Amino acid sequence: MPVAESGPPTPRRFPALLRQRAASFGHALRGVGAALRTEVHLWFHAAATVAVVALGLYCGLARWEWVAVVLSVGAVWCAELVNTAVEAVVDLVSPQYHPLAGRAKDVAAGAVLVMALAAAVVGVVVFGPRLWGQ
Ligand SMILES: Nc1ncnc2c1ncn2[C@@H]1O[C@H](COP(=O)(O)OP(=O)(O)OP(=O)(O)O)[C@@H](O)[C@H]1O
Repeated sequence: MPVAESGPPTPRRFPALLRQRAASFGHALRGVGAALRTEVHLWFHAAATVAVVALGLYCGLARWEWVAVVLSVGAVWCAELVNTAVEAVVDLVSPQYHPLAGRAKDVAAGAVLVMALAAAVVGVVVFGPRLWGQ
């Protein structure tokens, strides 16, 4: 058990801070990699992301359109990763059936659904006129 320190925290040296930030970045990348290995949904998102970027390049999207598309794609990835994290924590703390565990998973899945629907609307608004005319 670590002994509680008294007084203000000593400011860490810059190289140590940089090393810590680099390590945190590595942990985050490891998290994305682990999710990609275990979640089939994410392979679908990866394929959809490649398709959307290719379509955007083909259509010659304007700058604001790229902003909307990139934010939408990123938000869906973000929601899916958080959903994966929630599922892992729920499975850890409640391997047996519990109504709250089920609710937590359902709500996390709902977040993905809401974001995916919003992204679909963005897709229709951005790509619709180009693919099907004004
Ligand atoms: N421990 C639990 N207690 C109660 N209900 C659960 C529990 N685990 C899962 N559920 C219910 O089963 C549903 C499916 O859970 P599951 O863990 O299979 O996720 P999933 O939606 O299949 O996602 P994925 O395919 O990414 O694993 C949940 O949304 C929830 O309603």
